[in-house]
Amino acid sequence: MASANKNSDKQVLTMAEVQQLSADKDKCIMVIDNHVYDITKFLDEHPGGEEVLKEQHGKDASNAFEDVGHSSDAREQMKAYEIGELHPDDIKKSGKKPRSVAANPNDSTGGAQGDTGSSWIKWVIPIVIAVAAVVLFKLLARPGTDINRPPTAI
Ligand code: HEM
Repeated sequence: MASANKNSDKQVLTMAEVQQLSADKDKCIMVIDNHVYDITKFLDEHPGGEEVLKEQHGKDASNAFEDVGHSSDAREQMKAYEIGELHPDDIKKSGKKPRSVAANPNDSTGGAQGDTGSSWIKWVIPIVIAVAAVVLFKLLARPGTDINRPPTAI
């Protein structure tokens, strides 16, 4: 825990460089969400055991990490072991962006490309609800249904 890397030490590493670093079998280095982690010192502490981590040595463990559904505590903890970010060329190959590569504030070419992925859901859901409401109303308002019958005098 004590030897956590500071942000200033972070480097941009290609996947090939990650694999070179991983030649040292005593270490445990992996990529998660386009960030490179050296979690050698965390092996003993990992609540999920060290074997699962060793299996990911030198690999992109993003899917394995997400599959477990790690808590926000775990995500906070892992920051201490980050040694760098994946090189943009390798990020393109995996089709993902690092969490911290946010829109450049000086870049006026349109910042929020990061969350366009599922933004259509935001407007499709209200439209589906509106269409369903109209269909339901039409069905209920059909001649012969109660809603259409004038109130009968007693
Ligand atoms: C730096 C990376 C990682 C950190 C800091 C981390 C941390 C943690 C923590 C704190 C937990 C306890 C449960 C929770 O709070 O979510 C946990 C559980 C676990 N982790 Fe990790 N983990 C890391 C990477 C991984 C990877 C790459 C894998 C899979 C290959 C993995 C597999 C598991 C498993 C199987 C459990 C046990 C889940 C359970 O018993 O319900 N972890 N991890």
